[in-house]
Amino acid sequence: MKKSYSTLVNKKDIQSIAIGGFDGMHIAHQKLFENLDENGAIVTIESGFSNLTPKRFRQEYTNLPIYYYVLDNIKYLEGKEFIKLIKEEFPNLKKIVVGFDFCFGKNRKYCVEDLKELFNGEVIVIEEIKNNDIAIHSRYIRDFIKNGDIKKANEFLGKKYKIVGSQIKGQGLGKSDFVPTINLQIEDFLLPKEGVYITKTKIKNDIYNSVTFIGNRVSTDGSYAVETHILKDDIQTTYNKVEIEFLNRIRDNKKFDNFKDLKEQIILDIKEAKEFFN
Ligand SMILES: Cc1cc2nc3c(=O)[nH]c(=O)nc-3n(C[C@H](O)[C@H](O)[C@H](O)COP(=O)(O)O)c2cc1C
Ligand SMILES: Nc1ncnc2c1ncn2[C@@H]1O[C@H](COP(=O)(O)OP(=O)(O)O)[C@@H](O)[C@H]1O
Repeated sequence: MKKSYSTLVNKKDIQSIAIGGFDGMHIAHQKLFENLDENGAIVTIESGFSNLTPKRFRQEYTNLPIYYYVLDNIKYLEGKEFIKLIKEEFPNLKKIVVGFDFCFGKNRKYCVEDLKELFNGEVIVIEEIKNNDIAIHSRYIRDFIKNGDIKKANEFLGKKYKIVGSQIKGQGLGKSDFVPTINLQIEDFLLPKEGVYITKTKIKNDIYNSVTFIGNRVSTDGSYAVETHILKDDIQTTYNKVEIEFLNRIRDNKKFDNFKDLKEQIILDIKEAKEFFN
């Protein structure tokens, strides 16, 4: 992960900013960033609900410094007060880039026209960016992920959807009765719909092809699990940080009456994943 270097850049050097929530750092967000110059920065207004790219992962998706502001602290500001704050923070600001639907301040009553009026610099307003006639917004991407439509989510994100977690102890059944898996504890990230996915798993600097199961282990202990099986290597050690990148969905979660049938299905899932990678 790239270091968050917003603290290393002097705010006095910033001449252009893009403002928004930026959960997802998706295609439309990136289009906004393209309108910033080399002294540009991203101003993120944190609502506390970002679960596509939680705050600590956001810097991975841009070379520009990111500055975070808490929505609760600024949402009561009148338009003039908001601009005053921005000007105080970035005294040499010349340009603000926002999307067509950007609104701010008390009751979100100030929008792009007010911004143009209140800010004595350039305001660039980006028209709605779409993918095949569907607008690109974080909320739609969340819906795709919740419905297991990983391909659509990735298309709108402009990258593979990724979750990051740490390894936890499983039931101890995988290795003996099925296939070995890395069980994961995931915090902050939105989890895709229950089911089996073709994934890539990154551990330290190695990236492995994998299949990942998400859901209640209805055929064994019934508990909720996120577990990934590396297709090639039998990974033995415990890792603090494991990244799962989602590529495609294989099937729904299913209850099997016996371990033999579940194992047969897992072997089929692995075969399908291997074919995908070949
Ligand atoms: C590719 C794959 C597919 C799976 N599919 C299902 C499933 O459809 N239903 C289910 O109850 N458990 C499923 N599981 C989870 C297994 O029940 C789980 O791996 C097993 O209980 C071992 O758990 P452990 O790693 O905690 O020991 C799947 C696991 C893998 C790796
Ligand atoms: N599809 C889009 N087209 C143009 N601008 C957008 C689009 N989506 C978001 N923006 C702009 O990007 C910034 C961040 O918006 P945000 O509300 O965080 O995105 P989203 O709508 O995806 O949740 C705002 O200035 C917003 O107006």
